[in-house]
Amino acid sequence: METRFLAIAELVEAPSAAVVVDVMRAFTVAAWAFAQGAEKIVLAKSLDEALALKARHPDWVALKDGPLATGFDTVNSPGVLRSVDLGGRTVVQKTTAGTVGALAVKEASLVLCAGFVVAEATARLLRTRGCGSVTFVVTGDDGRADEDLACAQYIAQRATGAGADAAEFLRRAAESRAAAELTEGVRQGAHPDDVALCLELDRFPFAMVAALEDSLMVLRPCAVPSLTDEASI
Ligand SMILES: O=C(O)[C@H](CS(=O)(=O)O)OP(=O)(O)O
Ligand SMILES: [Mg+2]
Repeated sequence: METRFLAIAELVEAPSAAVVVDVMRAFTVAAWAFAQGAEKIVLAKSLDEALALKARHPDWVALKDGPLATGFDTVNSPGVLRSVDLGGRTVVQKTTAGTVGALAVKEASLVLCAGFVVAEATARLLRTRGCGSVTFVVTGDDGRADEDLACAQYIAQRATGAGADAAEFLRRAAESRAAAELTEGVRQGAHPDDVALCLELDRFPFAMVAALEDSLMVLRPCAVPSLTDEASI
């Protein structure tokens, strides 16, 4: 498997397979939304689109990063989301980096959204799909966010069958600027447990696949074969 690591601005053509990584916090939040029962997540292009979708579908749950704002139901925080019952609900998510990254590769044949909480399931899905070439989109800080790069490199190593010791990758994420900003309260709409929740390796057994549905980019959880099943594929 050939792997490359690009910032959003470096994406010039649609990759065949893309893994969009946002550890802090968009795709940790997305995974928690599914764990709390959400059926799907619509990745909105803009705050206006998120609000328009919410107006059209009042039962949908709209969230954005930063502080809670008028018209939105909640914030981009795993610590907040983990105590919200989202059974059967549709979530609309708009964030600064993660959702933008996923929309930038919407034409790719396979789009996975990932963080450490779904790392192994994501790597396993890449392996079982037999992807020859995978583009990892490092969403944060114009591609320099070390929590996203570390997670992307870890998933890439797991996907290519190379044994990878997670500890060093998690240490880099724990020492990233995003982690410091969340801990110090620079980033708003945060819960004290957010950093710890973003660093929970393989908290969930599913991967997350995004695809266009009626012109909207929709993220859904995807069960992946267990290690035993994989051995017999
Ligand atoms: O909510 C987040 O952590 C960030 C927003 S910001 O960098 O704090 O402005 O958004 P994300 O797209 O989840 O990285
Ligand atoms: Mg981020």
